[in-house]
Amino acid sequence: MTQPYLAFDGVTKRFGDLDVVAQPFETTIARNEFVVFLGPSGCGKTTLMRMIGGLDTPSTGTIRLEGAPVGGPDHRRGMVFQSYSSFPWLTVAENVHFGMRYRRDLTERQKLARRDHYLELVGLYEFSDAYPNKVSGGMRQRVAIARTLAAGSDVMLMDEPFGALDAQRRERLQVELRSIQRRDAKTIVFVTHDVEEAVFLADRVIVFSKRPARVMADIDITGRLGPDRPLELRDSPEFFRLRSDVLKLLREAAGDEE
Ligand SMILES: Nc1ncnc2c1ncn2[C@@H]1O[C@H](COP(=O)(O)OP(=O)(O)OP(=O)(O)O)[C@@H](O)[C@H]1O
Repeated sequence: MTQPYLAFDGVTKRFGDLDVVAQPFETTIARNEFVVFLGPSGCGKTTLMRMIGGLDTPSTGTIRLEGAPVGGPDHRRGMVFQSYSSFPWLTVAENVHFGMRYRRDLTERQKLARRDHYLELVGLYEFSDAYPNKVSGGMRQRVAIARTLAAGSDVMLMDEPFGALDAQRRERLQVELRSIQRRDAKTIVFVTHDVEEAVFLADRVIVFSKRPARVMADIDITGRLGPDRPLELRDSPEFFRLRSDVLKLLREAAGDEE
């Protein structure tokens, strides 16, 4: 593995009497790696993501980005969280545009082109002038996806971002996200409950146990599937094998749930 980019050093998390991550979580994520967190519902995946994003702090241990402990949210980490949504006083298009405010490398014209490209990709182009409180929750989630992709932060934290999308759009966004990550050298941490999505997108899948979360498996997907993910790959025997291996691990992880 290349030099650690994002590092978890003895991270635990406790809310009052509730241990969410009890066994110190230790792992490193390389620059330009796509890591997917899979695990039973309520095991602590969102909590880990919030801590990477600086929305919450570990009870013990440290999360480091390029060697420095992460502080509050900043523009290097783009987030698509259920709880981290759009600005109600800006239109859908303005929300996406606002995500690019730190991109000094882009001209205004390039920003507008990116804004429209990502609005089209998530199927919200016709809703450009609507205000977020006038569109559905699922659409607001898509605003957050478009904003994060347009912003193009170095690290993207995505907590079940495609959950509310129809199958076709979900597939299109999966292909696009994987190609953005490869082309623009992004580091992505992604949570999903969908094993097929996890295997298709990830370089590595980390399977967590039920709460308190501990690592049950850390699976090298790129070692078996390679880095390129054309849609046809989903029909390959290796993809099926990998999907069924991961599914088995996930069942074992959830199996001893009360
Ligand atoms: N701020 C908080 N205060 C108290 N308990 C919390 C807080 N945030 C999360 N929890 C609890 O921590 C546990 C882990 O929650 P978390 O949302 O991280 O799980 P998850 O793996 O993301 O679940 P899901 O897959 O269902 O989204 C849950 O039992 C949740 O109720």
